[in-house]
Amino acid sequence: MPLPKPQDAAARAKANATQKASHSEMGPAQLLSEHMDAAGNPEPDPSWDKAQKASSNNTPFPLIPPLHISTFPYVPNSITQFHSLLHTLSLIYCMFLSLLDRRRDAVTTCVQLLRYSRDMALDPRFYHQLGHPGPGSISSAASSDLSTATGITSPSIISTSASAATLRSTASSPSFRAREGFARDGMASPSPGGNVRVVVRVRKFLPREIERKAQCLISMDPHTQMTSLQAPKPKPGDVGKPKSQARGKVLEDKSFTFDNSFWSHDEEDEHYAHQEDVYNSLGEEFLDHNFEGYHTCIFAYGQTGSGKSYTMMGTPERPGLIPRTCEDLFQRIESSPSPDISYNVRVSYFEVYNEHVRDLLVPRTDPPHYLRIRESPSEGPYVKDLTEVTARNYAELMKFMRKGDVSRTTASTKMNDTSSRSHAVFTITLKQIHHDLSTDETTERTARIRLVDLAGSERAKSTEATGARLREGANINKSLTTLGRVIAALADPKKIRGPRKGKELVPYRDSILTWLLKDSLGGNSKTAMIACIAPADYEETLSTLRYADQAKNIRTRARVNQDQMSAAERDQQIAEMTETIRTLQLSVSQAALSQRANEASDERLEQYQQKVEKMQRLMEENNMVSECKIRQLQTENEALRMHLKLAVESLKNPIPAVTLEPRKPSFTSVTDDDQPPSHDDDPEGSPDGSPHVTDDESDIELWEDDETVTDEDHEHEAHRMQNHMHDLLGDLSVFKRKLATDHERFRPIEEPQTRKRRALATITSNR
Ligand SMILES: Nc1ncnc2c1ncn2[C@@H]1O[C@H](COP(=O)(O)OP(=O)(O)OP(=O)(O)O)[C@@H](O)[C@H]1O
Repeated sequence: MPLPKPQDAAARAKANATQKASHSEMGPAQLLSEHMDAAGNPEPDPSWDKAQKASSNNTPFPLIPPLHISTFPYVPNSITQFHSLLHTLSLIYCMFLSLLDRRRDAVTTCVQLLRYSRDMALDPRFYHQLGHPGPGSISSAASSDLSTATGITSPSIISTSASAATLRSTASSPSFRAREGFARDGMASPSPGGNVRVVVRVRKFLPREIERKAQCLISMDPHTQMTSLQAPKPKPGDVGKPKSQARGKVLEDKSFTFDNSFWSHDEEDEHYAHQEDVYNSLGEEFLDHNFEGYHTCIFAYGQTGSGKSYTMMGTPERPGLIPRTCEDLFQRIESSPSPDISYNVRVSYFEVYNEHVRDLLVPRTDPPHYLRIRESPSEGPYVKDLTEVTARNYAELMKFMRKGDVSRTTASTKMNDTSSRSHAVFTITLKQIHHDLSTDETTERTARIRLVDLAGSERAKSTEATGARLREGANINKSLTTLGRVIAALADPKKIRGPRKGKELVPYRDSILTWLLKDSLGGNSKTAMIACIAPADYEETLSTLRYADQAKNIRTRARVNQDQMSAAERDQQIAEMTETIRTLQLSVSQAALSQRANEASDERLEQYQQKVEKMQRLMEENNMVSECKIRQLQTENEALRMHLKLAVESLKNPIPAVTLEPRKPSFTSVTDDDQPPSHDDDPEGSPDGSPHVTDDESDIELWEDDETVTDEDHEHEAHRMQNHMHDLLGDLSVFKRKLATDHERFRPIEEPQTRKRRALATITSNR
């Protein structure tokens, strides 16, 4: 049975709330009297004292007393009255200072007075005191537009988001603290070296443990924050043996003291540590550090199924440390009273799976896209090309967190239905930019909030993993073993530096996880470890508690990450940036010009190519026509050659003239001769009206004609044909010449065509 805890966070929260409530329930008169001394004079305001001290140290903060409503002789009952009062006051003050010839101071002070009036007018506590609903809804609309455009959130004009209010938090107004930090001396607080904060949380029994009637081996003392681990009862087989020798191993009770021991085993117990309690005692303080400008890291460590993801992420109904930090962060930003500070929140989320880094804010790819790790001299190891997005409000931040969660590699094992198979690192970068009007100085603070949900150590025997699960488990164990060695080395100051000067003995580089967490584990960071333990696993729990106990000795060297810039430096930086932008613009426009020129020449080249193609087609067509003509001419030429040859041969060997004997008329002919045929006897006659000629008659005529063809006629005919041939050969040579000219003209355009035409010319010349 656990012992009661003295510092019950819930009780503290309750006390705070009661105090706040009692204050808000006071009437104006009560508030007034609260700030009066016995004589009825206004009590000195401690915050004003602080401001006075700050002003004497030449701080950037206002030199005028804060105008608390209760310090006035009467309480205005409307905003208009309050505004007019402040305006009148500022004017009087301005006139007074002008009289003293301090015009510049007067203007500055008036500006600050008016800003105070605006701050107070926008401060919900002020409206609460006046019983007025306040202008939240109006300003939020305007501010969301502004912040959407810039990604920078100016708190004084942003109303608290409704979703944020759903989670309980006892966070005090950290923006005031942050402002004090800025105000202290214009610089952040000195950087205290600090030990890693170690807390332990034990979870409740899971159904499988209830089923096997597991025994709770953990007890916690809330007074001393001690966690005790009892040795398990001996198994039936071990009865008779001493308790310490059960199963052949030395099992004994162990006790460790931590910064906090969270008892989350039995919800009925009055000391049960809820998610809220864990956040209130750890997360809230770490967020304070972030607003002060420190890098922080909280990581959950423990065996598989011990409650790491539950503590870090939680469930929608019971949000864990990460969503609560996100919620509180924006609540603080949105309720920050100073208009001089602008905030910028960026987020990244990655996992280390099987010794590879994967961006969780980009969709999964197949094959997976792994990122590389680089190291910068100022920032240490970092993930190259990791997505980092700006979150303008709590809802956006949660959207990114859920997106990454969905993308994270989980699987079901025997020990945990949704076992994380990777180490997940959720990083928020908070930038605060404070501009002081009076000194015209800009101060920039950057804090990195690293929230790490490690994969759990596991025994293959317990998880009964095989295949991919087994390989994952081996990689998880390997990186956790390296983490253990890093913790051991860091916890032992002698080991941090080796015998040889400067030689680092901390094995950060032995795993991706420790390499990436180098700064958080032993460098510029305030770090906390949440050791999650299961209530019934002696060996695993003992190992976790030993690691945690060792981690207590690690000292980190956290420092405020702040840059201060005077107006002159800022102007110089702006001038340099302007010059860089100008150079970049110039090179961009030159690149655009050359790109345009390239495009134009590409276009011209394309047109030229089109022209060439067109000409090629034309040439091919012409070739085809020419070939056709040549073939025709060749045929004709051949025919003429043959004709000529025959004609010449016939001239050379003329056929001797044949003397024809007049044929004797036949019997029938004689009778017919005597009586020439009458045309009248043939009534039909020939169609053209010519007289009928008998075969015998035509024969006689033919032979008579042959007799009339003389040698002279043959000569004449041969001459005529020779002339015709000459003409044809003349035409052929003209055509050849024309082809040759074409060939010369088109030779440079297309080589294959040239070759074709050359072949063609050869053919024609051969002919
Ligand atoms: N404090 C708690 N209260 C109630 N339930 C819890 C608590 N801690 C853990 N659980 C439950 O225990 C189970 C295992 O927890 P969780 O998944 O967080 O383990 P884990 O350490 O992240 O495991 P792994 O390393 O395998 O990812 C879950 O069902 C979770 O809801």
